[in-house]
Amino acid sequence: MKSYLAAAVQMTSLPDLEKNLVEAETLIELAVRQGAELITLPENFSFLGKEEDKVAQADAIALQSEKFLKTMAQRFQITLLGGGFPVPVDNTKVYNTALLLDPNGVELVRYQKVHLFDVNVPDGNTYQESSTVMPGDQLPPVCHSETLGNLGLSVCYDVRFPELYRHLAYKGADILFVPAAFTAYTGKDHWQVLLQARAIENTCYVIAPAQTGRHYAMRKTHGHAMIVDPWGVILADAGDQPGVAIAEINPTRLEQVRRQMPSLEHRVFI
Ligand SMILES: O=C(O)CNC(=O)[C@H](CS)NC(=O)CCC(=O)C(=O)O
Repeated sequence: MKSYLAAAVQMTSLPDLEKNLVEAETLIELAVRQGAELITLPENFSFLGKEEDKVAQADAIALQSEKFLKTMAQRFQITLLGGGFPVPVDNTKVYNTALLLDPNGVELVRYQKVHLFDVNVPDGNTYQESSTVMPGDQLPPVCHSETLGNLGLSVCYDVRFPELYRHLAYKGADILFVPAAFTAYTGKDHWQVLLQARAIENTCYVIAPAQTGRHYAMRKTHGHAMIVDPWGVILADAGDQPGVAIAEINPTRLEQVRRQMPSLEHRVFI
């Protein structure tokens, strides 16, 4: 593993596939120009709209999203995470899928979101992700990269389930991805705390690309795409506007923190 720059992209995705891919390309290019070699896109980067519209367009969204990710990875010679997009299972359900590609555009790993957001948020919004999404039934993968370290996948609401990240740490993860579309209401109190907790308890970097702002009707997300170091320090925070949070991933810092706080070695249960 070497030292390198990673980017967490922050977008305001809309119910418009073409527009979102144009915005994502602009932000990827911005991150590349700043030297990022690992670039991560948030959950719903290619489409954020009503559940029924997402399912109706799922074939096109899945096809275009994969093609886009492959093209971007190759063109810019980057490792690229597509943080979550629908991949059809049948006519009524999709998997909320995260996909990691290498700089040749070759698929490294994929993950189907396991924990679905079926929650009545006290701001009046009701989320019933399971009405259109089939939960994955596999634990998320860790991708072992010689140069970038061991990369562990997850998606959004997963961040509330620490056992998933302990599994990733057990499998050797150095870096945890948490691509998200966190609600504005829950995000203001929970987002940063949860990311810092996952970083500290697993002594891992956390890279969390995010959605921000108003997407349609009542849907507002929290923003604050960020990169957290293994001590829990926030290295970069994209605020509440579209943009990129960029920070150095440094193996020496990772070793130092794991020496100073060897809690992973003191695990008793898992
Ligand atoms: O808002 C939208 O339409 C897009 N959001 C999503 O697609 C997903 C599934 S509904 N959001 C989350 O998982 C939010 C979790 C969260 O916010 C929390 O755990 O508090």
